[in-house]
Amino acid sequence: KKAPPASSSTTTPKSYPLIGSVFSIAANRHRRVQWISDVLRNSPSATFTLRRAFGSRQVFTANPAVVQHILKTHFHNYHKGFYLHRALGDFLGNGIFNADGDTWKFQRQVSSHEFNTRSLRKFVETVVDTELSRRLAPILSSAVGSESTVLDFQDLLQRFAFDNICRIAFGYDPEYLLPSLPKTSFAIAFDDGTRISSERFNAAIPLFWKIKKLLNIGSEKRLRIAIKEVRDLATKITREKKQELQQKASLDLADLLSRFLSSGHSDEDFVVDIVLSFILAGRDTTSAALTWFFWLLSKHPHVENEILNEIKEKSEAPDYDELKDMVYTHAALCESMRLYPPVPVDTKEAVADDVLPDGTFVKKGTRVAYHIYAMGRSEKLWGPDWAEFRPERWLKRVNAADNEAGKWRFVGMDSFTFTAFQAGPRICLGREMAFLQMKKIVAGVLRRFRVVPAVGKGVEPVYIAHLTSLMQGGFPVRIESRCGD
Ligand code: HEM
Repeated sequence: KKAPPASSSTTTPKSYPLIGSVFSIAANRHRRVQWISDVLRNSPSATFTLRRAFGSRQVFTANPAVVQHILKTHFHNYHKGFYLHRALGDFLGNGIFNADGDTWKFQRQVSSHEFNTRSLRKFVETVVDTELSRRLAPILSSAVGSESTVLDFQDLLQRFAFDNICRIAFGYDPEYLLPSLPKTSFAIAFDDGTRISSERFNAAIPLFWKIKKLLNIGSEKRLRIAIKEVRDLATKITREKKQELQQKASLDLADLLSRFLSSGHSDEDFVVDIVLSFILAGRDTTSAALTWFFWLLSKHPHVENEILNEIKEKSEAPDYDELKDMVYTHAALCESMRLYPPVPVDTKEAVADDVLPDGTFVKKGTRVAYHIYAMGRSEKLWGPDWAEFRPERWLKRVNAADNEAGKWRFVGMDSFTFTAFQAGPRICLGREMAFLQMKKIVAGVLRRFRVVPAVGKGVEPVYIAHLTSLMQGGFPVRIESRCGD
């Protein structure tokens, strides 16, 4: 059978003098991620250069050799850079997400202690456990059996993650996941800050937002208000924490804010920058991953059953070690993030001229992005069944000679091919924490409840992305009890 002709939207976009591919960028602005992914699928080395207005260029890649080059072997040449700093700087300042060089290294070093085994154990067995048993489970319980109660599961997961990460970042509980589903102004302002900053970064013509900023109108006015709201609260908490630390005889470094304040950094703005970056990192990532995960489970009962079997082998409130041992669930989460990555695209900027392993020339100052979404959907990387949700591709049965014969063993994929958590020296710091939190939620929810999508038959949710991905319009579900199964 002849392959269908590639439509104009899947080939390298047309470019014109001065304005570059502005028309194609504008035409695909609502499906940016999917569009670039299609173009990459049709480019021979899985790398192509998008021409933006006024001579600006951006390289996209889904090629693991190129990813290894920018994230590891030539790490020194690929920074966060000017474009990202300009777009996110007003909101995030010099926090780890927006920092390079020594200030990045310092933040990475100090915060890495927050992710040691002792802290992670405490996090999952107390912070996550409490949020689950006292907040999420009661909300789900009260929706059981009611045909008329439709919950937005995405919203609940976002609220869960927001409470959790605020506790980790500055020991503060915003109480966002309450039965009344409050309109917490800090959370809403944080959302505005993230969304408008990311729109700046992806703008076809950045001049427009700069003019709006200058005139303090429209989205830029909203951004200014959101930033003030977020930073005012973070500064207030920082001051209180400072006082608390001064009064305490022994230091309990229970959160990142305490850690940084105790490391001798008392510059309020800088400490606030750090905390805000962490909230951004931990807020919408795990909730995005779980939203798509529960959607996929609803369509793949055999995977749900395998996970249930694994959960039933563990205690009712699985501890750190039991969670680590949930290999099938781990594989299913990886498989879900392969198809629906929480961060779909990640961009660096070249410090000096360079040539990528596939021969693409990169001029100093050019943005180079590895396309996580495209990589997860590449036939070259995952084989002809790439579109199937199949956790088993991450697993092997332990062979008969072993005393654990018949059990699953997780087989990881190299981090330049499965890039959901980035790779190299800046690989996600919260990776392990994220898996523990997600497995704890999966175990807690599935053991007691069935999450049933309340969408019409054949309706596929739409994947959209700001800095992190979202299910467009939320994830409406009904909740059924599993008791008696
Ligand atoms: C499923 C969940 C998660 C995914 C898929 C994920 C993915 C990523 C990705 C792609 C990056 C690179 C971003 C960039 O450099 O622009 C990153 C960085 C980072 N992540 Fe995560 N993340 C997750 C959860 C978390 C959590 C829960 C935390 C913290 C509690 C966290 C903390 C960080 C930090 C601090 C960085 C910056 C590391 C650095 O620049 O050195 N992440 N993550």
